[in-house]
Amino acid sequence: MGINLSFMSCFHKRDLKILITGLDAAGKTTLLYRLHTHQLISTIPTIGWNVEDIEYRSVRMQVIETGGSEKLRPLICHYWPGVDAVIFVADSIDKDTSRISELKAYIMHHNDAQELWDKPFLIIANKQDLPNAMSMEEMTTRLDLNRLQPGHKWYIAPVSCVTGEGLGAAMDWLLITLGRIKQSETITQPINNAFVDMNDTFPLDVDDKGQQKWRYILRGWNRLKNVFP
Ligand SMILES: Nc1nc2c(ncn2[C@@H]2O[C@H](COP(=O)(O)OP(=O)(O)OP(=O)(O)O)[C@@H](O)[C@H]2O)c(=O)[nH]1
Ligand SMILES: [Mg+2]
Repeated sequence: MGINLSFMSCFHKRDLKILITGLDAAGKTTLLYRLHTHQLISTIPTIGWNVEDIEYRSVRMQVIETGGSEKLRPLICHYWPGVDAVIFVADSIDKDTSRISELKAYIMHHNDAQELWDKPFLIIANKQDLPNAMSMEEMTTRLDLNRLQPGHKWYIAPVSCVTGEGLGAAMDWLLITLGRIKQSETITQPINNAFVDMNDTFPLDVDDKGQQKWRYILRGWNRLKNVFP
């Protein structure tokens, strides 16, 4: 019986599958690799997707991040099956009306998807380190977030993926909402410094070709692992 119970708990504690998406240049890849490496990396526009295994507060997640270019966005529905939650990365300084409309339509497209009807939506209001970043109130109104279906629990979090500030609180909301951690744990066990510390970052203009090359090799390896688990 004991063996059976622990066998069942393997299923209960299965890894989460999280989808990170949004428009181009919002900071999705920066977010994925900050969660994965706890560091700021230099990025190039994503062609296709990136996938990494991430552990946060002892919860293991497979995190898939998709390129946000206009050409790639129609493919997003292929990533929906089996997803436990969606993280939208929004650029808080991109105030252009047509870009806001594009993002709103993109979020509403997910809102209407059968596969996602009861999944939590975390909206990361990214680039809050920059002056003139929109407030949560302005973004909520302009993105019409109050129109999301009642099935979706949602939260908009002020974050800087450059400094890591706000990221811990945003991830805590997601894991509490998914029932993987308790609110009390977030108080008694403070988050890893990597999510709030500015010292583990390097300047954005550093173009470390060597590091980039290794990242591609690792990325290729991770994709292979995904195809042949
Ligand atoms: N100031 C600031 N810049 C950021 C932040 N997050 C990302 N960036 C920068 O925004 C740019 C785009 O970041 P990416 O992570 O490549 O964006 P993406 O959403 O993956 O873009 P695509 O792959 O084209 O869909 C890069 O220059 C990042 O360094 C942030 O919190 N603050
Ligand atoms: Mg990217």
